[in-house]
Amino acid sequence: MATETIPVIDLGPYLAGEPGALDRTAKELRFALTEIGFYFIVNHGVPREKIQATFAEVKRFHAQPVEKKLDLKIDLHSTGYMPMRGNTLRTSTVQAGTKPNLNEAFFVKREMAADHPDVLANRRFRGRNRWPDGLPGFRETVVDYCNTMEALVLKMVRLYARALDLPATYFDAPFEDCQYSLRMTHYPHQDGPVEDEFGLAPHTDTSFLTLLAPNDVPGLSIRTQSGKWIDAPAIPDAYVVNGGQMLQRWTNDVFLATPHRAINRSGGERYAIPFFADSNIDWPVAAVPTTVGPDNPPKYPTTYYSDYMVWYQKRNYDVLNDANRQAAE
Ligand SMILES: O=C(O)CCC(=O)C(=O)O
Ligand SMILES: [Fe+2]
Repeated sequence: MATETIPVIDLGPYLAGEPGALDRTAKELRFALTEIGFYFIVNHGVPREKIQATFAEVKRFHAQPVEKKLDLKIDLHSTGYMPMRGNTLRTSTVQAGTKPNLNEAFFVKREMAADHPDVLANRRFRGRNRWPDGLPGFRETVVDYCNTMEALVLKMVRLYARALDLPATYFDAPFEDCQYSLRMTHYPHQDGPVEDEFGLAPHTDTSFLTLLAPNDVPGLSIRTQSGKWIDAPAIPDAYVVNGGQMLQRWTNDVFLATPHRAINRSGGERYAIPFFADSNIDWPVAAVPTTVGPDNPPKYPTTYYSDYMVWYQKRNYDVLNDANRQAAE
């Protein structure tokens, strides 16, 4: 039977370049991603102050009046502000017909120069971030956090390569100018018995990997392979990491995309800052060679990030659908 415990992986030795650590750590990673689809990382090298500073800015952002936040309403690039109850997870294979999610979130992607060809072409998911005015320091802190996360992802993909019995540098090229999104979420406290109203309804992520910063306020639960929901324990300074639908496509379902959900019953506010990382927007995502064979044909057609996200968002983002409708009118 698969494990019911989220493993803790110590990245210290690998990040320090200790001999043998890459393969040793990759083995632990393979266990985590085949057995439960979630793991913690400790000694990841991200300074606690950077995480705290980012949480503080997210809190400051959401403390603004809603009209101010709506000035930055989420656009077709999926950057900007998504108001409370702005989405329902209709693609969820986990739970059907849930109420809209009780959270509000602000999304940014990689900072793009005004004269970047993708920006000039108004290429979807390659737009410029919109930033709040009147919050000095917000942008610098958030951009710095994204840069730190990206650097960590680039180190971690070598572990993914080895965990799949591939050369360590296998994912280096696909993750050049990788596509990412930082979601800065506010969950108000929820009282009472919750039937089908969640802070964030059961879902799997779309990402290759998601890095969820250590959170002082609990609220995340995951569904193990046995179908049981377990609360993610709070481990000081540990990131929670999981795989999503793109990881399943890359690995022909060898690695899991585990359902999870969030409910804030803490009595106070809860914030979360998941960083969703994917390969380069142009990379054809197909099962890596070690996950296919004569008895193991690819389960998915080659997938492109943009096509996939367009489909996904049409299904899930009510606000965006309003924007779509308006654009179409
Ligand atoms: O709030 C959390 O802890 C989890 C957030 C999450 O799963 C998501 O944003 O996809
Ligand atoms: Fe998630």
